[in-house]
Amino acid sequence: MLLFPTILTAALAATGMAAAIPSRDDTTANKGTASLLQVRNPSFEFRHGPLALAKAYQKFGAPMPEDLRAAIARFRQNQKRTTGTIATDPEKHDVEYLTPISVGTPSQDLVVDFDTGSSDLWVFSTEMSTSDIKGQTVYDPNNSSTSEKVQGSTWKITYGDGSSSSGDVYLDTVTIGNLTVPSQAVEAAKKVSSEFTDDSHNDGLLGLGFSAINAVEPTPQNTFFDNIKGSLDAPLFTVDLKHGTPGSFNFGYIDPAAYIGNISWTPVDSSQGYWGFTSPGYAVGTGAFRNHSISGIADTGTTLLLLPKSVVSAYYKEIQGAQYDSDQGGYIFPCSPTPPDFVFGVNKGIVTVPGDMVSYAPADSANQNCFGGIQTDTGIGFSIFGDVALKTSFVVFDAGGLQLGWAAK
Ligand SMILES: CNCc1ccc(Oc2cccnc2)o1
Repeated sequence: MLLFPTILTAALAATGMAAAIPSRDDTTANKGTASLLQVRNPSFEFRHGPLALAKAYQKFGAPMPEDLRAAIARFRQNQKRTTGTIATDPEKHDVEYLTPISVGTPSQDLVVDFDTGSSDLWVFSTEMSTSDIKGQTVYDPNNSSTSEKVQGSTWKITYGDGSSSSGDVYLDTVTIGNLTVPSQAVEAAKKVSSEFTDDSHNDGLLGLGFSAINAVEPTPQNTFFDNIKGSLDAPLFTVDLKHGTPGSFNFGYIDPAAYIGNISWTPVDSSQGYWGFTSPGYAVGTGAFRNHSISGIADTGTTLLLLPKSVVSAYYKEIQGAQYDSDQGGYIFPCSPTPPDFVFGVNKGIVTVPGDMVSYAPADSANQNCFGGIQTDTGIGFSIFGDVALKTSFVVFDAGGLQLGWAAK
């Protein structure tokens, strides 16, 4: 009676139950019969209903009904998962990192600032006054057969450094590496502040913050990451910025070759639309760790590491000759000797900003004093773990687990 148990097994398997065919010696009924003991199969992973049904049809070579075949095709299509990677290049002094994107059909290639501290993809465009353009590549929606104006929509943004931009909105295809969002909101600039005009290699920003703070009115738009994340192997991206050399943004996977040791995970507070987290404290050089909650955001679009005044003054107190220079609006210190490392906690782990990365840039022509890469977060309302902090680490921005992972590299 091989067929009987097999069919029943297949049917039960489809429901997540497995039938145990008892061995000869534990049948309870009379000779020649068998009682099937049903046990739940602990290793049975839930399978999509149509898939399980299709399995039974396939098992017996029965032709699959059209509706079932179509359901399987749709399911498999959605199962398609992908990953992506793109190189990102530092500008002088690592002031920002520029990353190539392609917009429109035929593709228009621009380089933009991937900014985890904001959530708008905006680009220099043909809608700007030429006096606001100094060397940037501009997006021309009229030169893209796939652009569609989002009628009535506009945007305006002011960033933490006081720079600003505004304009209107198109939907168009956007490709980063091998990842394409066919209908991505591309915010075309009509006006930009002088900081952007003077930032001649930067053609715009690509926000990697949470879409809740997208600035498009009346209908906020999704970020590129929010649009692509459902197609990724995992809903995450990783940031691997480096000092003075190309790094990378990876989408959908964690590259084990990109970091050393363990990843320290910490929960993200996305309530303000940022990748917010709280560091448990800090240390200066080889000094003792000081418990001191520091709440801030991981922000690739901010150059420096901006921390509470008490922490910053405790750090610079350890550097002979360090002082706050009101002319420059920040702490400066003798470029030599190398200042002490700055260490901050991430959950039970630590991140070390090497002393030679704390010296951000010469503060005077004689290169005697250096402008600090660590400055205060006064007036912002939270700390900003910008490029000075991020470039020391391999950082995972995990939207699935709503957590940040920091690892040494
Ligand atoms: C350098 N100023 C122009 C500029 C480049 C990137 C941004 O945008 C910012 C600034 C501060 C924080 N996050 C994003 O402004």
